[in-house]
Amino acid sequence: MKPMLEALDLRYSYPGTREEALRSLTLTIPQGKKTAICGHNGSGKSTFFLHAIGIHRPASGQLKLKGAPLSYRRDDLLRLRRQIGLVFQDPEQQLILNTPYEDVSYGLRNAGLPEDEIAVRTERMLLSMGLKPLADTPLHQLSLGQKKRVALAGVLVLEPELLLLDEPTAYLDRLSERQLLEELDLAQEQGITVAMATHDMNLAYAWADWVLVMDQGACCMAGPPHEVFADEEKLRQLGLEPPMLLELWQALPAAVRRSHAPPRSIEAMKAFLQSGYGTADAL
Ligand SMILES: Nc1ncnc2c1ncn2[C@@H]1O[C@H](COP(=O)(O)OP(=O)(O)OP(=O)(O)O)[C@@H](O)[C@H]1O
Repeated sequence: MKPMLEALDLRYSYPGTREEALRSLTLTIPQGKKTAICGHNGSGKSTFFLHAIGIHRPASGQLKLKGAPLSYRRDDLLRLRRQIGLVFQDPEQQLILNTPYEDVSYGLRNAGLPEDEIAVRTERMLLSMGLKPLADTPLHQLSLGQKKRVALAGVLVLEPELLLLDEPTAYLDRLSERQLLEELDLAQEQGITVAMATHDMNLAYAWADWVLVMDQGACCMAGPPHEVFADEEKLRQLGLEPPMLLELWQALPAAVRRSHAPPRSIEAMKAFLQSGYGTADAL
């Protein structure tokens, strides 16, 4: 696996605090994959993201993007923020203008693109995110799910190589969550590396190709979802619930589970159960 972003032994404390928010954090986000960064409140996920885009600088340790150490020179930081897009947990922190159209075009204008190209790319992005009918609606009239989509559109339109999302599904209903995950899958298919921070183990298990678990500012587990989530004891020690689908799977007799990979969606589980235990992905 080729690394997209690496954190090597990062240490960081917020000004005026004695506790370390990152304690020797070492992790890799692999290129081209969908990575879930799991961990309970305060484990350091957002702090890591703010390091990734150079808003915070580690007291010690290093970040590398595609093998090259991050540089904190002004022009390098501007380039970095074109390569890495961060979608904040709270869209209010991200949306600064009055309408989806204005907000999505803002970053392109900031990047100095010509007005005709800004118009074409903004229109295309609003259309692909289903936001065209809301293009000129004042942002304060949008629902939270719609605002989250605008925030994502404003980042995707800049065509980042790495997309970081902080709790993207928090407060979304099932339909909005599904739409958002489809948009992320599409972004990944187009070659964007996607990483999301989440406390939702069910989501991480169903969605991710690669899972990192953070605790107290360090990364304590890393691997494909079926491996990480199979270590129930460690997850419970960390105060995390194993995914429900995997728990259901473990409750089936071993003879039934033998030679089948655990299903990663409710549909796959249903199909497996209804087929007389034959259609889950064979190992
Ligand atoms: N602005 C800040 N000033 C001081 N301490 C902070 C600040 N932001 C975060 N922290 C502390 O840093 C640690 C890591 O917080 P962080 O927000 O990175 O965790 P998180 O895993 O993203 O949590 P959540 O899941 O709640 O978003 C916590 O102990 C938190 O209290």
